[in-house]
Amino acid sequence: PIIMTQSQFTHRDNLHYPFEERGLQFGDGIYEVIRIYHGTYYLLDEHVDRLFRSAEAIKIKLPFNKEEITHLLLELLERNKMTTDGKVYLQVTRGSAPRDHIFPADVLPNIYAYVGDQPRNLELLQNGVQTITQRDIRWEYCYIKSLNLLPNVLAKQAAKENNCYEAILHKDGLVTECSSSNVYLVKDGTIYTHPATKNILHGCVRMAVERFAGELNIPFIEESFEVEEISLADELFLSSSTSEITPIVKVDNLDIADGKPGKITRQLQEAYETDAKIQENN
Ligand SMILES: Cc1ncc(COP(=O)(O)O)c(CN[C@@H]2CONC2=O)c1O
Repeated sequence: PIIMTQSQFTHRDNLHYPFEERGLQFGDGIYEVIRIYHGTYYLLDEHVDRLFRSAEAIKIKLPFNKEEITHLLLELLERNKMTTDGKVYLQVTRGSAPRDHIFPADVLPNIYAYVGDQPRNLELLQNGVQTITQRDIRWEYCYIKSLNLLPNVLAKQAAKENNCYEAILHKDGLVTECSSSNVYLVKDGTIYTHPATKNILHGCVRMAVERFAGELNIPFIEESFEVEEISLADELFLSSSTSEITPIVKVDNLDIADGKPGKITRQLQEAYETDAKIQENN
């Protein structure tokens, strides 16, 4: 924590930094969480592409092009001598300026990125997780990976307080996604998930799941399902860069099918490990 000493309060011109930062004061920024396996990024291009889509959506002009940010991210791994499993948190805000809702003139965005360890959670991947359902109270533009995550935070905290891993969100009775992952229902050999509209984040792993389903000749239907249909599911699973493809075995304390991860979920997990070049034996 940064403590403002008495003197800093008295000298007004010191007040701007570091507190008057648009990400901190308005959530006026975007972010990406990029997975690393054995020191190598997974789905890096997809994350960089989305970063630019998010920036364009909130009118932040990024001070780099895709090649430049990709090079910087690769340099970040080298400088950290990253050889294990981890993740990079990358954040861009509209910058530091005296607090005012309108965009500050002539201010460059602030860019933050750091590497963190992120060992695979093999127990959860193997046995699945429990979830709750929660109303989706987020804004309309959930396809933007913005820093406005308070509704996501509150939903995930509610899950935690119910000894659950995630909260499955629903809007007007239709399941959208989870607080920090996409969600899928399997019925009669077909995968259903909310269409990539403004109402959900277009997950990078979600795109990979669609690709794997195609390769496995498993129908992948971008069609919303109702909360009530969850109890009739053969399988349920979620996906994100940190959760990979995680089976959901309980929702609101009710077992999904026999309460064990399903066959199609397992097939997708294997496809993910192959695609991400994950070798568990070393
Ligand atoms: C709301 C939401 N939906 C879906 C996803 C899945 O997107 P990816 O497949 O691109 O990861 C995320 C990722 N949330 C990141 C991943 O881990 N922590 C986060 O905040 C998310 O926050």
